[in-house]
Amino acid sequence: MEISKTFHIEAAHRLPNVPEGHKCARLHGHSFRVEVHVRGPLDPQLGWVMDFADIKSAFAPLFEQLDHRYLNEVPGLDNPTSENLARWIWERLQPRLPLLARIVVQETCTSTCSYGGPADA
Ligand SMILES: Nc1nc2c(c(=O)[nH]1)N=C([C@H](O)[C@H](O)COP(=O)(O)OP(=O)(O)OP(=O)(O)O)CN2
Ligand SMILES: [Zn+2]
Repeated sequence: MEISKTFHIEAAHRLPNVPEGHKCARLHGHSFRVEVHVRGPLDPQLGWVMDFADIKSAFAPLFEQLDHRYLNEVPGLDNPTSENLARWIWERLQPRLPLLARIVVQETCTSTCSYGGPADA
């Protein structure tokens, strides 16, 4: 069974490698929506895959590094596209959350990246 927890991150970025004149080369901000998906067996006694609060605790150090930040200054995020942000989150979260199944980064209402780990690269 799969569950997910959603986080809202306010952050600024610019994309340094886009072609000249691309609007995303300019500094701008987003209200990022990040979904952390966890997949595993249902515990018959507790009636859950894992406590939503434990997903929140695992994500908290990453939230602190991302929220209200200029993402380009975060180590490992010099080109903070949705794709790179999803992978950055996965690499740091998976060791603490072995049941991690997917990271979804929604940059705008209409633009989303969904990443299921290295096999999904
Ligand atoms: N594959 C990707 N393409 C783009 C990314 C990205 O991370 N991955 N990022 C951007 C920019 O950050 C931009 O801020 C968001 O792009 P876009 O969806 O084009 O934004 P709009 O709000 O202008 O979208 P509309 O739906 O056209 O209004 C660009 N591309
Ligand atoms: Zn952007």
